[in-house]
Amino acid sequence: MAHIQQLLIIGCGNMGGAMLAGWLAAGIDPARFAILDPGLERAPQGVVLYRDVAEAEAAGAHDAVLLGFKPQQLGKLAPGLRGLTGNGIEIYSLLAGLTIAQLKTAFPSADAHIRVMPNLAARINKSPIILFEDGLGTQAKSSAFAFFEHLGTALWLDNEAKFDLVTALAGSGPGFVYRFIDALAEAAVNLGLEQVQATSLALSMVEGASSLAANADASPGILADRVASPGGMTREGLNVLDADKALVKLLTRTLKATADKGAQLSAEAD
Ligand SMILES: NC(=O)C1=CN([C@@H]2O[C@H](COP(=O)(O)OP(=O)(O)OC[C@H]3O[C@@H](n4cnc5c(N)ncnc54)[C@H](O)[C@@H]3O)[C@@H](O)[C@H]2O)C=CC1
Ligand SMILES: O=C(O)[C@@H]1CCC=N1
Repeated sequence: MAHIQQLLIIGCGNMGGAMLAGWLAAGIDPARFAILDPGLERAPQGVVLYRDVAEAEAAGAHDAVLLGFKPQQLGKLAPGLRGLTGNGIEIYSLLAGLTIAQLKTAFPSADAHIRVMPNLAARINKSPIILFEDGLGTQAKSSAFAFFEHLGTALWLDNEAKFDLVTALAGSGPGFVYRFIDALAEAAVNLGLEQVQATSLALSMVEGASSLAANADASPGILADRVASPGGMTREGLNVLDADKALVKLLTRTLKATADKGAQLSAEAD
């Protein structure tokens, strides 16, 4: 039987909503989705919205669940969700930091437990989707991969110990890129450009540069050198970023602080 015939999204806020929008934009039948989220006023057309657990249990229509609430809520919510997460159900979790072992403790009867790490670009089908599973058979694994691949580029991680680090890079990453764009614009304003022009130039520059890099025959490091014409302007700027590995050190600290918080969220959930 095909897998993920109906996905029940429990907690459909910023991230769950972006994924749902991405699947619908990819042409997947809205009837394959249902939402359980007391905070949501309406669902996209054709998607069922349950107000409470009892309504979702009565429908009993799903074969997979996507957990899209906050990691800090797992302990409190899990016991009430047991009727939705039993035998025959695959549990997909967006909960940053929370491990497969913790998901298995919270939902012991489910068929399979899968960690999923997307980012908000799922909305435009351009997110990396990192997956780590326990309990899926070969066929279910390839169905799951195809289902998440609609949202961008999926990959199976082979070592769960790396999950917090890939979360920092690929899940939190857009936050860092947006801060970079903002800082670039602010720097240009400090040096004399007008705010609107600085923001618009910073945004269009990053959009073009990242599209070019994504399709280039050379690594970003080599591309940076191609921008820096010998004896020209760009090298002077790169020298500032490269001095004493300033940017690499800053980003190493950034990713470490982010990944460490994943471990903390996990420890606090026990
Ligand atoms: N925002 C992002 O870019 C990313 C978030 N995540 C993960 O996604 C999850 C959600 O994060 P956000 O979407 O940012 O938060 P959010 O606050 O936008 O969404 C959480 C949703 O859960 C709902 N909710 C609260 N209590 C509920 C309950 N009892 N039953 C059902 N739904 C309930 C809220 O109404 C809300 O719509 C987190 O676990 C986070 O780690 C993962 C990757 C990226
Ligand atoms: O900030 C967070 O915890 C979530 C996980 C990755 C992106 N947002």
